[in-house]
Amino acid sequence: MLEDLITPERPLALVGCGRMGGAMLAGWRQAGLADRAVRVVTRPASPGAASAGGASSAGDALSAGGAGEALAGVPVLAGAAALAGQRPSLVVLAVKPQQLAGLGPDLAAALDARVPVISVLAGVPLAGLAAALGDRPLIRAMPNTPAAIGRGVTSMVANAAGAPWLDRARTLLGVLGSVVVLAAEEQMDAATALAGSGPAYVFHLVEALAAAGVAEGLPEATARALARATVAGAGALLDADDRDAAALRQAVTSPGGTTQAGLDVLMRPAGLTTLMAETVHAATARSRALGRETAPARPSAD
Ligand SMILES: NC(=O)C1=CN([C@@H]2O[C@H](COP(=O)(O)OP(=O)(O)OC[C@H]3O[C@@H](n4cnc5c(N)ncnc54)[C@H](O)[C@@H]3O)[C@@H](O)[C@H]2O)C=CC1
Ligand SMILES: O=C(O)[C@@H]1CCC=N1
Repeated sequence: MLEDLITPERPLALVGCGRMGGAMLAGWRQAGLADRAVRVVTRPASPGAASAGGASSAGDALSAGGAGEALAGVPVLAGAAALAGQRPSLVVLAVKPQQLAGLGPDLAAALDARVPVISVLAGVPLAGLAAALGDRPLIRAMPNTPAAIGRGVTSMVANAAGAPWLDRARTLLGVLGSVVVLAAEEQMDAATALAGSGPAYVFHLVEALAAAGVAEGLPEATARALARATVAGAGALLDADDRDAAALRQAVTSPGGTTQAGLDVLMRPAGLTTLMAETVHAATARSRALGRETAPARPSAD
């Protein structure tokens, strides 16, 4: 139960509330998490800006990419240092990978070493998180944006100190959809490429379907509406029907019919399977590169 894990006295701290953090917060709130059991941590107030003082209320303190006014009422702290004294039960870190180095020292100093941090940063390994945040229970997680409606999927893996927290992380992240515990951290880059980025591939499929419909003579608005409803409906059917994707595809495909003619193109040797393999390969490689690019500098030999 979420209420056993997070209370107003031992709140959930969400550090970074942009597109992914905002989606997660929306999912938790939809599941009944009380606003007062959350602290959203935004960037530190810039010099000269009105002092944020203690916890204020959300609004345009949240990034333009976040859920903005929809989250009004959630206590907001400006800067990770403001978490000192807030006694979070756990922290979810959802800033950009490149922003970790800047906030790491403030966050580490503000938190008791026993407080676990769940990071959703693409590419940043557990070792990099430990270097930035100190030795503590750490969980590296990769959610996706359907979390906003409780329909996401999150992969996760923990360091040794974080392993006892995996069940509680499953409770927290399970509210946002399904959860997969990976057998090894090495799998996280591929999980990121497939499922973290995956919604974007599907949304692009909608764009491509609509454009193809326009090319075949449909008015743009009609093509967009048809493409959107088709992908949403196919996703809902996939969810509601136990058959696997291949069986559902075959159920659409009449021998000698229109679908077969289309699939003959899509499934040709250099078709979608090849393109998707290249797509996920590129995203996996980028996840690995992000890990290298954001690694703390090694001390020089001299
Ligand atoms: N967007 C997505 O679909 C997914 C993103 N992720 C990961 O989530 C993380 C965030 O990505 P997005 O939400 O897309 O980026 P974003 O740019 O929308 O959100 C980042 C947020 O962090 C805030 N921030 C920056 N510095 C801060 C600081 N020092 N203290 C507190 N807040 C600070 C920014 O103001 C912004 O609101 C990334 O590490 C990304 O790899 C993971 C899965 C999916
Ligand atoms: O594009 C990105 O790097 C992030 C990670 C997965 C989805 N969005």
